[in-house]
Amino acid sequence: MSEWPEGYGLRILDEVDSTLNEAARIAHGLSGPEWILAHRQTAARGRRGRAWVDTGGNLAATLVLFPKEPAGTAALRSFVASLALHDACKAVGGAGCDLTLKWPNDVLVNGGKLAGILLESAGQGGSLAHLAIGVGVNLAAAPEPEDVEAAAVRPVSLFGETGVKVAPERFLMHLAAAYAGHENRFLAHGFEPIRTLWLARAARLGEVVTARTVASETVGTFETVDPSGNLILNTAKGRVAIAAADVFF
Ligand SMILES: O=C(O)CCCC[C@@H]1SC[C@@H]2NC(=O)N[C@@H]21
Repeated sequence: MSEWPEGYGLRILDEVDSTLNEAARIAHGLSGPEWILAHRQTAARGRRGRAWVDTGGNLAATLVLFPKEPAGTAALRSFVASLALHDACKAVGGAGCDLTLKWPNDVLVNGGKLAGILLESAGQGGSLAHLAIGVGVNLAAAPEPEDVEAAAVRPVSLFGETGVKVAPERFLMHLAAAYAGHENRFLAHGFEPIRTLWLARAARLGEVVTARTVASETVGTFETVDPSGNLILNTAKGRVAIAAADVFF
């Protein structure tokens, strides 16, 4: 069993609107990194303004950090967090659990979406007052397919895919320990080792994917993730770097 990492605080709430909102409310009073776990969120949100369906029994948590790097570098922690999620899911789900990472930071199990990450921050002029990494993992149950976008990867749960039952607190022990390890790697050696580990776990690397934003759609072969975290696609018009999009397979 993983040990709680030194230097990280923890608060556990029965119910909150969103652990990301709670992070914004309490960040100014914190003196170091803090995990916030909620058993129920009444207004959980996902990427790109979508709602995040909170069915209960799942992990809903936010890590508040105080990065010293410029905002763009600090945001690479979405990859740090997705690696940590991958490790925690592997530790809990066992060897039969086929885990991959979908750019920018979803965790897939057996090809279905198990977990998502949403980064939010506060600060001015390119430096951050705090960074909040919101993490949702479908431990017990996944939303119904009709509750997510039609073309989205099908949502799955850890229990549904592996039969493993794990309480959010126990899962967070694994996640917090894994996160601390990858955070130390990121602080000591920068993004490169994180990028290498992430690519080794990437879904659909070398395959044709579609990256969609509200304004555009790019189809190309998923070549790599560059040192800035961009998705690199080889398209009919050449190599394209994409900073933000939804990827469809
Ligand atoms: O769209 C995604 O894939 C990201 C989902 C992030 C959900 C988590 S649950 C804990 C935290 N609080 C929120 O309101 N959202 C994040």
